[in-house]
Amino acid sequence: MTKPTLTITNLHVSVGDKPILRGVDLVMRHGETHAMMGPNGSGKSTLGLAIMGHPGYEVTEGSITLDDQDVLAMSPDERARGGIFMAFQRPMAIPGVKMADFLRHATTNVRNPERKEGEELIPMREFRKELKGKMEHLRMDVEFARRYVNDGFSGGEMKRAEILTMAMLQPTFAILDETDSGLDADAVRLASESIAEIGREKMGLLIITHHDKLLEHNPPEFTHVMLGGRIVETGGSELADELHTNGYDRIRKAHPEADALNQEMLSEEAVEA
Ligand SMILES: Nc1ncnc2c1ncn2[C@@H]1O[C@H](COP(=O)(O)OP(=O)(O)OP(=O)(O)O)[C@@H](O)[C@H]1O
Repeated sequence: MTKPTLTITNLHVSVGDKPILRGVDLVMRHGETHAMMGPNGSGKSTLGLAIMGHPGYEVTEGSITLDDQDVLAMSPDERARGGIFMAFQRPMAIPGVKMADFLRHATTNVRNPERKEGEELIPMREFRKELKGKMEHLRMDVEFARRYVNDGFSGGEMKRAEILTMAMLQPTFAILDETDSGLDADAVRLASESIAEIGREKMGLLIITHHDKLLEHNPPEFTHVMLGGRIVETGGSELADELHTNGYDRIRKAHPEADALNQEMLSEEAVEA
């Protein structure tokens, strides 16, 4: 059987009338880990948000498919139920909704994509057993599931909540946007270990990161470098190592046009701010 494949072809994305992505091509297969790197403002988060169908990010050209399904024709909810998951840098808080209740709903919806609101959820006993097992595996205190979703969570706790969500939902493809998550080194290491424990080979993983620690337990088979809204280079884990050691000077010099576009987007950002 062929592995589920997420295929992005010539993707152009704008916010308002500002073009950000300018022709991104990327093929990810289930079981692969891809690192997306690149200097600030190059378009990494925009790619994740466009894959998830964020309404502010308009696809003006190109396609995204999950096997033979047209992802761009799906609502964000359908994309999530179809097995695409994104962990955000700053996830939304839902005061009054406990983690366990949120996870029971989300897990039911992913396992039964046809389910309508109000229809039965996964039986409580079965769900509790599974949640407890996953939390023990991730060495998390069960009390955590009684807290309100992201309400007053520290940066590290938000990350833990997202990793637990990922462990429960078992998405086909997961996008982790870690770009400026402000986690300390210990929290990043814990997140890295937890992703490895969930089993990255059971998903297709796209890790957007500036941290080498996050890739420590999850060495990428593919490293992509984004500059000026395009992927300008792709290599293996040695490319991630090179960029962590030497930064982006070599890439900028090798791709002066993309570098100029990147600078332009950043200076527009400064004017808007
Ligand atoms: N909602 C938005 N409104 C206006 N401009 C946006 C919006 N989202 C992204 N941009 C612009 O698009 C460009 C790319 O941003 P994006 O966040 O995708 O980059 P990034 O590579 O993830 O950067 P970083 O590493 O700094 O997180 C930037 O110039 C940014 O200002």
